Amino acid sequence: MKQSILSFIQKHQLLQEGSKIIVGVSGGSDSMALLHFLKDLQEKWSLEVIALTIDHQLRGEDSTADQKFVKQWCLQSDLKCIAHQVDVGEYQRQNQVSEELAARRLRYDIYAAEMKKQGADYIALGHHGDDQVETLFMRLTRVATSNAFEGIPVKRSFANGQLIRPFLCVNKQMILHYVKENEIPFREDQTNKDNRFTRNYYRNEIIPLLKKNNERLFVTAQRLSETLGEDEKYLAEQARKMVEEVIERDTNSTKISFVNQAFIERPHALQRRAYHLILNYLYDTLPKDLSHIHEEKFFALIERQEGNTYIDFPLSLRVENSYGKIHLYFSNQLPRQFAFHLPLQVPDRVELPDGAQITSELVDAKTDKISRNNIIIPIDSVALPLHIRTRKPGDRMTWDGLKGTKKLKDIWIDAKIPANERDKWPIVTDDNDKIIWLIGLRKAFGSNQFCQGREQIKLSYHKGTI
Ligand SMILES: Nc1ncnc2c1ncn2[C@@H]1O[C@H](COP(=O)(O)OP(=O)(O)OP(=O)(O)O)[C@@H](O)[C@H]1O
Repeated sequence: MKQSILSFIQKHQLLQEGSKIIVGVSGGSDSMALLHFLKDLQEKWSLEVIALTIDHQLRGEDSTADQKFVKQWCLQSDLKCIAHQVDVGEYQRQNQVSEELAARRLRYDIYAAEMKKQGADYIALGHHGDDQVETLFMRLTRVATSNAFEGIPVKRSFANGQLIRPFLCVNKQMILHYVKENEIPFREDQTNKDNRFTRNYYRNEIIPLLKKNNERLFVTAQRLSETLGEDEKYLAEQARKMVEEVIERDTNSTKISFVNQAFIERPHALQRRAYHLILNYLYDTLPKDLSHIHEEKFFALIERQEGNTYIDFPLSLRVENSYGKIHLYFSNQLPRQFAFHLPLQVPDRVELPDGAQITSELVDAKTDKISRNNIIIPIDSVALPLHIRTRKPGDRMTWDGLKGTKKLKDIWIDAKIPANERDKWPIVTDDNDKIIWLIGLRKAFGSNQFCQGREQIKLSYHKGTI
């Protein structure tokens, strides 16, 4: 066993000679074996080995006794031992998480803090090949993304150094043999037999059945984890490049847009990863109710090249397909961001938030050509002052020749205006909130209503430069 671990350490470059290494020790067979193994290597590799044991205070006297036992063994073995206690129950109450997750977070926080405090290069944990098998099979039944099968990593960056797991190349049986051979004492965690915990159920009921077919399942699982890990690393990098090439971000990073075609012409493997990268970018923390159904809806939506449709994701994240372009933005932030309401006197010059300007003046002769960007309003047909505002729910307007009124939303749809632009669109109303001009698209008054000698208001729209 010693030799296979040394080869594994070499293959993955897990340890440098002359380094400082903290070992997480629960008192169980795996971490006691790991501590013993590294202590044995100490002199030859000029290592400084430190044991770190954390009492989760979950099994009453038992867990306190585990810690005492580790401290005692370290004392006898001339090893430095750091002991901590954490209050898992209190953390659970404050953060509303499971006992397992609370214990893990607290443990890893201590690992990180001690790594920094001791100036250690590594934290080593006793996970082994059977843990890897269990993890892979547990994920197989629950997770539908391929990166889940990377399994438990052999090595990863952690705090100011690296987290390593040198025992992933051996199984429990080999560890128990090593422990016996070297007369290493250990404590048995009684909860390991309790099949109400999912991991224990897999360990005690499922995996033994699979092992009947392949005694060396732990080797297969470790290889699978490593090769999939390499594949995933490559694909993740390609997806990151794809995202950089395809998407546009707005300046304050709350909106992402891309052209459907540019996205869907990439391989599906990258599209799926790009989708997850985009969500990670937009959400501070991924919402719990985000599911594979959203993913399916997203991919159905981006296939459409026509029309203007959207789907809402959790926390008001809107995914909008607008005539061949996708926009992702938080719809609850839009009104605050874009809405405005400004009075317009006559004469006046008003600047809009996007830098566009509207001027108003009194005219009594047809001075220049009437275009999309100006309007003549008979003064006695409106209530003054005028207003310029963004849309409100249910806005409607009418014009010469139209029977009844038409929803502004339908005018925008007919003109193929993307929904997110409609929130910024300037609308001129009179003092009774009658819509006079949906700028650039519809006017309530036609130019034939101009009447020489009668007072008229001329409004002109000058596009912004922003
Ligand atoms: N209370 C603890 N204090 C410090 N490190 C811990 C503690 N509990 C677990 N670890 C570390 O995390 C590794 C994996 O823990 P896990 O609970 O999955 O396995 P375990 O069956 O408890 O392992 P062991 O046989 O060492 O007890 C352990 O081998 C050990 O390195």
